[in-house]
Amino acid sequence: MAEYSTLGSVAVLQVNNPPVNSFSHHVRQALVDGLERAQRDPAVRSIVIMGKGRTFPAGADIREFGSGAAVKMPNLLMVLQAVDTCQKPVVSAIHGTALGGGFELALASHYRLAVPSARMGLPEVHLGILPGAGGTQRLPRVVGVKTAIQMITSGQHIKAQQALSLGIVDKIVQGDLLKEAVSFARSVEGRPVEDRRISQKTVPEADKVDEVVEAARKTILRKARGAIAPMTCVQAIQASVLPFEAGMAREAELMAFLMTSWQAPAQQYAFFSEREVRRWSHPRDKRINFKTAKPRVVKSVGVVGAGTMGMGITINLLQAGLKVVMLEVNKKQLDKAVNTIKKTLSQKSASQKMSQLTTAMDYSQLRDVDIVIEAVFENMRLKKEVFRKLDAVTKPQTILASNTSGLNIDEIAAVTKRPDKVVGTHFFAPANVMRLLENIYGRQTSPETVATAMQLGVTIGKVGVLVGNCPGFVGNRMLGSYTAEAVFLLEEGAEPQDVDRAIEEFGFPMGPFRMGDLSGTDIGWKGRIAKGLTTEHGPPPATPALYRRGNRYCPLPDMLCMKGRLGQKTGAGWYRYEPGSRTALPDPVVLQMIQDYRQEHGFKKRTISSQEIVERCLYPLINEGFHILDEGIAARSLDIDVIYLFGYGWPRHTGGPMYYAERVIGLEKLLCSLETYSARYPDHAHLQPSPLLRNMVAKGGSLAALGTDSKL
Ligand SMILES: CCCCCCCC/C=C\C/C=C/C(=O)SCCNC(=O)CCNC(=O)[C@H](O)C(C)(C)COP(=O)(O)OP(=O)(O)OC[C@H]1O[C@@H](n2cnc3c(N)ncnc32)[C@H](O)[C@@H]1OP(=O)(O)O
Repeated sequence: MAEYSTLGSVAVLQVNNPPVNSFSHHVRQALVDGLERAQRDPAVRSIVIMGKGRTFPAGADIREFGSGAAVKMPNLLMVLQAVDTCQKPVVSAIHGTALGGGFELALASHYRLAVPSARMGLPEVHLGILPGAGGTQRLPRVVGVKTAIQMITSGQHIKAQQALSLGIVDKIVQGDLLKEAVSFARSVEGRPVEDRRISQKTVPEADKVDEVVEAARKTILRKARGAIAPMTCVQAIQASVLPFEAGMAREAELMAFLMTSWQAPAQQYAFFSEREVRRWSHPRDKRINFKTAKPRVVKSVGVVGAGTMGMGITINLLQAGLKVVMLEVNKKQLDKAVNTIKKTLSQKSASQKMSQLTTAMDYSQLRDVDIVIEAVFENMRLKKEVFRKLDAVTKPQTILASNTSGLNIDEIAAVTKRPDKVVGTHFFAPANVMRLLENIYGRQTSPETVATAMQLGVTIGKVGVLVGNCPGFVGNRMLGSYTAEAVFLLEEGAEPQDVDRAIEEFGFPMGPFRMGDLSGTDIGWKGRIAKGLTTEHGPPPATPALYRRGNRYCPLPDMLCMKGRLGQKTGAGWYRYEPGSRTALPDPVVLQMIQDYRQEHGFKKRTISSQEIVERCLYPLINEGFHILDEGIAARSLDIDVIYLFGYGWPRHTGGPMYYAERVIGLEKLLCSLETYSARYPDHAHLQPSPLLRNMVAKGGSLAALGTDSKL
């Protein structure tokens, strides 16, 4: 609702709809009623609109989208029209975050005040829509088309000070916002409101709009990676040169197009899923859930290993204000890491944050920390050795976490006397940038340990997802099917750049081969050597070239590594790289290697369509997701989606792999395609449809209903 009160001649409308004061239907109704009341009352000479509690309205109520409630009268457009055309001056007084419809309300007001900490922006693009309550028409009239395009297509929030410099807010006020706003409102009483209406202004440099749009188009399309909202926002902004009503009509038309597209619900699902993962639970052990399990307080963290991961994790922890003891037995590596950490931390706070860092070469220095995150090389023997030492030196309550990307947490826990305090915390590189934290419970991990790992994720600004223990956990296990099929495609005729192009056109930032070169082709190779699938010199003795343990196997990635082509770091991998450049260039040497291989093993080269490449790579990945759900490794399909959205670059406008499977491809079609492909390639195990998928198609039912995410 919006609470109505008067302070002398000023009517104050305070939106009260926790947690973020979104414009649910009852709020819109209350605002329209309040404005009418203020207009009618001759004693009222000005109006202040603000938010109660933590924020100015943060936008439309996203939960109303798709239910029809968003368009129930009065809709947001009518509220803003009432504000704009009000005969008495309307002042928006902003604190917290004025976002989306909230910011549009402020733009429809005649004056805007903000506290210094306020932020504002139009993030609708992240929800697959556009600022459809006049945002695409009013903002360019204030800041110009170029800045409006930048703000609206990025969805970025700006700070009050920047809003002041851009002419968006009229004044930054210190102290009590209500008092300041009321005093400001009194000062403008009686002044004409006509020339304060942004809707009646014209766009600056209107004649250059087409030029500006043309200049922005290429970058926007590249960044959009298949999302339709960004360019549609631009089309709406382009219409701001028209008379206001005509521009609004164009905005409404484009908004309707986006609202009814398949991408908008996918992105709104992604928005809520990102928040829903905070309500985690173990699918079977009722003690392990966010409601009842209590975390331990973590003030200090030990990090073992100062390689790329250990360093990134340390930066992340320091940035969050935690004390860190970083242990590295190699002095040179330790010094190098400290230098990099210093450089990476922002200038402003570097010295304060660095004072929280202690370096160590001796395990005993970890004795007092609350949790240790092991980030040594991905090798079970080495990890066990580290955990034995940690178990011996740390206080009994210390939680021991492993940043393994797929090794068995139970096996690691078994070398300690505290398996209940062992947990997996799988960070993604670069660890100080990537938002995902995949937390893994073992058979004996206690509720308190799980809760502590999940809470640590919150403290350091991660999106934490809780999963069970299996080789590769959720993310890398699903990725295994994807990369396996990608190399099978090379056998049949595709070239690395064909596969990468198709996957990038689908919306991934990088295809599997460019990604392999970036992370290092030897990572997977060492893993396969450790598993005995290959050796540094080729297949293990008496092993057929194309099979391992009865499963089809493609040795091309091993052959690449045996040539010393370990990716960007060696200047050559699946592609070649000019010195100092990261641009992947197709390499005749690799293409010849693949061609020779095809010939040697009797593969006949054929042309493979982009559609087949996408289906062959992504459908097995999704299929693995069904196995994972079936086994209870992920509690809900949204957990898998969030892992892929935040850790693997899965395009957000498709909602994530499981959402995409169900709502975009359709489970029946997915099953049918997998059946077709598995009939063609009977020895590609990951193409065999999962029993859960078969069952769901046979019996009906939705993925959401499998877990607890049914409210989405
Ligand atoms: C066909 C033509 C139709 C024409 C008629 C329609 C006319 C015009 C219609 C629309 C135009 C305007 C559109 C919009 O405004 S879309 C919304 C734009 N706003 C946003 O995208 C903001 C989203 N929220 C955030 O970014 C953050 O929540 C935050 C910065 C506001 C606060 O962050 P934080 O403190 O970290 O809190 P949480 O993110 O955890 O959020 C808390 C809680 O609140 C829920 N929530 C947040 N925002 C919304 C919202 N806009 N609607 C509904 N619910 C929201 C969030 O889900 C959390 O819930 P919880 O998990 O249950 O705690």
